[in-house]
Amino acid sequence: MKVAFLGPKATFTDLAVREMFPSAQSIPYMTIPDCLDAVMEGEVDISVVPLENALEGSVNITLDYLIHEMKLPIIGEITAPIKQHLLVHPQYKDSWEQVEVIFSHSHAIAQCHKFLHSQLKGIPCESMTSTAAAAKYLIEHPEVRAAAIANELAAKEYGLAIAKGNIHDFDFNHTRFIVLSKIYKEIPAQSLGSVGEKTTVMVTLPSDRSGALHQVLSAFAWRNLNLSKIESRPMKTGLGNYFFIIDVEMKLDEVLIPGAIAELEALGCSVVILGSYPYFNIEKTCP
Ligand SMILES: O=C(O)C(=O)C[C@]1(C(=O)O)C=C[C@@H](O)C=C1
Repeated sequence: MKVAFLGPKATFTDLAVREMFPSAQSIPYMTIPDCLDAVMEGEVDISVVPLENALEGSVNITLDYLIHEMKLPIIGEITAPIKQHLLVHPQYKDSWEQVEVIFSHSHAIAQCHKFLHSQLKGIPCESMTSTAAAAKYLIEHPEVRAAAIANELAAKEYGLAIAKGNIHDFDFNHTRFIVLSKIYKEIPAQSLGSVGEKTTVMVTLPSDRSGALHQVLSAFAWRNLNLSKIESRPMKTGLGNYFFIIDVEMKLDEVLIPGAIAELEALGCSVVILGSYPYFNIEKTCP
């Protein structure tokens, strides 16, 4: 089985894949859209991409690609703890406070704002395609006096020193990753026990109808369907046009969820099921 992940080696997505698919052949791709193309085009069987971080919110590029560019079913979700460290080339370990630039993934930079503001105030931060891409850049460019925000595995993989550990601003820093596949309907054998099941739907409201969102929510509420997430994203058709992504804490059944969907359609909403899948938690991701 081939699994695409946001690379290079030692990103947080790589760590999630190692936990979830320990015996798969994992293949790094440079960007999230590249990971999604790889599974669409059949280069890989499965793709794992980040969807949401507890401190920074949704990874919009993942959501937008799933909605606007390609229709790929979600077959699973994995939540992993995220520990960010400040890495430097070993030659700068004792002088890390003099770095001139900090590289990382934009989400990782955002997760460490308080640290950066208090300890490295005024030092520019530059966004890279992933945390591990930033770490790799450092070892390949020892002449640049730079730091990377990345994980412990990236420090080991690229031979960097950890100048400051655990620099994320809040202890509870977790990211949810989704598993996408055209060929598997369920997650192929893996060692983790699932925590629960959920169904994700995308709902577009009829335009200009008062109380539409209230009616959508009541279709779930009176059926006692628990919603664990509701988020709006622009439809990209005009200012003020949004759709909603809703997570229902239940596997797709034959009665309740189809009943709610039929009710929404009767209200003039359009509804697409993005997936009904198990979710998993990993407690520890760094060796
Ligand atoms: O850059 C990485 O290491 C990733 O796996 C991406 C990513 C993200 O997109 O949110 C994943 C987890 C962390 O929240 C930071 C970055």
